[in-house]
Amino acid sequence: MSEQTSLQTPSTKTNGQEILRIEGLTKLFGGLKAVNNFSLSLNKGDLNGLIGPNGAGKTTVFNMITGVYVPTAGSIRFNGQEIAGLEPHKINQMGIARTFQNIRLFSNLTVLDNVRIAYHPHAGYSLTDAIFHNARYKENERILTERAQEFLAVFNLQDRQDEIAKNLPYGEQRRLEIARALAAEPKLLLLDEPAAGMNPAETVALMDLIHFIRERFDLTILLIEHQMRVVMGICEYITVMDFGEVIARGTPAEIQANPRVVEAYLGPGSAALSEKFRRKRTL
Ligand SMILES: Nc1ncnc2c1ncn2[C@@H]1O[C@H](COP(=O)(O)OP(=O)(O)OP(=O)(O)O)[C@@H](O)[C@H]1O
Repeated sequence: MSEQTSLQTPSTKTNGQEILRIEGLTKLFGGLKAVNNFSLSLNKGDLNGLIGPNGAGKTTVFNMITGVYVPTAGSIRFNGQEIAGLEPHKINQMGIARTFQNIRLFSNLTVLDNVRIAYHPHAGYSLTDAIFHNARYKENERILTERAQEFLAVFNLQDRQDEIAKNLPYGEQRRLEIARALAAEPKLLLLDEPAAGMNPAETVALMDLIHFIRERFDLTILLIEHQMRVVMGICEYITVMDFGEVIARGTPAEIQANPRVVEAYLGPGSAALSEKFRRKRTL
């Protein structure tokens, strides 16, 4: 496959069902092209990575998929439906959830309440029920608490339910944030630098967790991550951005061997240099 062809949107794989298709996605901030003509195709069950140096445009892509930013141009189809420019809560209801670079929890609430709140849109009572704390309200609250507790057990956080969220170790806060994102029962999960700030043991546990939730919740996952160990260790396919554009796509092995990617991370001329060193070592 020529380089030009490989940088275009990968065509729908014949053995899978496409869940996300992005074409021509562009975002301008004043004169700055933060994202330019970005494309991506994900099939159900994919676990893909989106990488690139700082400022490459990765989070801006996530912000457009989740409705935080309205694209300047382009199309984002989720399960065949155009979602570009829809409100974030609408996109979330349709089945796309995310986590953030900086963990976002209700840090002064308990672990249980953090998940209960995430479940709340599913609570089946009206405002009047809530104001008067009637029987329907109480029954729904009981069910909500039970469901949240079951959910915490899946994430091995059941013993932490009464802890204040900000007092959890960092790795557990990240797990709680992912649990909150999944309470909305998404089909596509976007993880923005989930391993940032984690120690090596927490990072290994996170990699296991990502594999586990993909199976358990039947998810498709797109992951932004700077820790190459995580990206190369768990992603089956990777898209690389630099200066707002896709510069490479491929398997972890293909990406690691791609001179354009090496140059994007290490600067011009570095690919030739690293090839020279590689040859020397093999002589
Ligand atoms: N709201 C905004 N207004 C103006 N410029 C923005 C805005 N958001 C992002 N940018 C700019 O767009 C470019 C892409 O930023 P983005 O955060 O998407 O990069 P990134 O690849 O996620 O970087 P990092 O890995 O450092 O998080 C950067 O130059 C950034 O400064």
